[in-house]
Amino acid sequence: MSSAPLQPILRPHPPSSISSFSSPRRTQPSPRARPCRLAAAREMPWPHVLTVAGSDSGGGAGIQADVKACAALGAYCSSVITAVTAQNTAGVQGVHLVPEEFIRKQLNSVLSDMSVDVVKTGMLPSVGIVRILCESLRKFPVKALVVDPVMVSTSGDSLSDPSTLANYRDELFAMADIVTPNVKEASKLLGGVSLHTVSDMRDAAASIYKFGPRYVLVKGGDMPDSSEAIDVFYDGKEFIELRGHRIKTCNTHGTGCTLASSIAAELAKGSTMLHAVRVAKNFVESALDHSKDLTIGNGPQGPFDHLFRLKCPPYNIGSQQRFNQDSLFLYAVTDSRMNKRWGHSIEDAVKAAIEGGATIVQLREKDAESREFLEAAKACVEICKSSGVPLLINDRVDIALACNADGVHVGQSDISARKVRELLGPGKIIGVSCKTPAQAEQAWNDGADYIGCGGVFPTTTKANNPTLGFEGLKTVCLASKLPVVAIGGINATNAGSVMELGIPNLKGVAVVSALFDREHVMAETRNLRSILTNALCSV
Ligand SMILES: Nc1ncnc2c1ncn2[C@@H]1O[C@H](COP(=O)(O)OP(=O)(O)OP(=O)(O)O)[C@@H](O)[C@H]1O
Ligand SMILES: Cc1ncc(CO)c(N)n1
Ligand SMILES: [Mg+2]
Repeated sequence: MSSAPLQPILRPHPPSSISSFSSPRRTQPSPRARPCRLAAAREMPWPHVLTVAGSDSGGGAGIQADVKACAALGAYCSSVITAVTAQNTAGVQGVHLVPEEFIRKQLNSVLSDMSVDVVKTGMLPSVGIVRILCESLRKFPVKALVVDPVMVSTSGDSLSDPSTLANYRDELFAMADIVTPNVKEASKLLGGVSLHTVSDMRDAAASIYKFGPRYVLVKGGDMPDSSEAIDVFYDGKEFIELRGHRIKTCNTHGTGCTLASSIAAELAKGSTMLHAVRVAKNFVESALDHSKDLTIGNGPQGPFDHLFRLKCPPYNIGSQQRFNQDSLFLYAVTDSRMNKRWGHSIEDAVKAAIEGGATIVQLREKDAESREFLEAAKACVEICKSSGVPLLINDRVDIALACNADGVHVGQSDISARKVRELLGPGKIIGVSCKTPAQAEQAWNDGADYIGCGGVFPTTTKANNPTLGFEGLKTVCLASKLPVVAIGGINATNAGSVMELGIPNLKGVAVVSALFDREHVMAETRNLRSILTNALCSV
């Protein structure tokens, strides 16, 4: 997979274009030195997206959608307005272009002063505007450029001069990290080919890729009615069909602008492209789902609520930090019965596991009372936070939300990972137990961060748990696009042999009884950690 989650974007940019993600925050010194009042302050990064787009007086699309989407996902959004539209839920009644020299001025104001991470473009209604933007981007490089080639509104109104087509393709696309046409725009860009099927969308993505962007996303929101909304992602090698539920609603005005600015926000936070696109698509789907019964305006296509999460506790504002796969290395899973047997509180057990070198902790408290569990979970959150070790909760999304844990781990019969993602937002870690390649694929599609695969060996912790053995583990790992942690009957005797399998995406082992069904949790953890480290060194 060329764009596994959490890796920096790898394909080098052509020399003339913008800098790559792997480069430092700014590739050129800021043209203006920072005033000294900030010199002593600790830099607090705030992911920054600049949208270069048109205003929608109805507030559902364009600049207004971009600002709301970025705000919802935790990015700062500055804006350069290219045109002012008189628009509502019935259509576009008028377009007033901002003079080109004034667009240059706005670009210069923002880019010369602020550290913009990602530029997202929407309505670029004239050849001159595209040209000015390209010049500005060459002068002020940013980490990524997201181009939403807005040409026609869903109401059918033209939003760009047809003469911009060639210059979009020849100049802007070559600088773009991703281009996100809908099916009508893809058709226009390719001289009017018709797109009726997902296979046509794939062909279109491959043809648009040849214009020079690193990635192409052909959006299928306007494809004929089906139960799914399918977008096609292409990285030059592989096509990925991103399938979501099609929400039955008329409130889809601005989905395209929202998707592109959400991608930009996630990229600004440091995501890989594929991950950013998946988060963005999930975000649009969730926003549409929460807004399906809203009514604003009398026309056929209404706006939706980007800030729906403000209405759902706990005011989740998107990912602040990305999941580090290496944290799966020594994954400690607590068990209340074992703790009781040895007279350990959950807090003491977690503390000892962390001191012994556990790299992530999951609280799996199957028979605890909710209130008591929440109190213990809160204490564990503090313990884990102070050691920089993520804390996940098994199954209980309510407890995870209430204690602000780092994430949740679910099994196949628990609430789905997709629903958990919707509830927790994009910034939390989600793991899913998987025994088959199909389950691993589903976890990926649902937006999980990792999978747990097992039982590798026979285990007494979990009843009726079939054993996969090394062969089963390898099959699932090979099929999984997500990092994997092996689980089930792993202990100091066999953990080394699991790591020695040398499977690239097998990142570690998860252990229950070998750590917690013991008197000395810290010593057991320390021993297991050194076994794992030695095994890793020998691969
Ligand atoms: N009814 C829906 N349910 C779920 N997802 C949808 C729906 N409609 C569109 N989407 C998703 O929204 C995103 C934007 O796609 P779409 O094809 O609507 O873009 P667009 O036509 O450029 O949007 P705009 O209406 O802003 O012009 C895509 O990820 C698409 O799959
Ligand atoms: C200003 C503006 N930009 C983009 C779109 C596409 O949705 C729109 N309708 N209006
Ligand atoms: Mg649409």
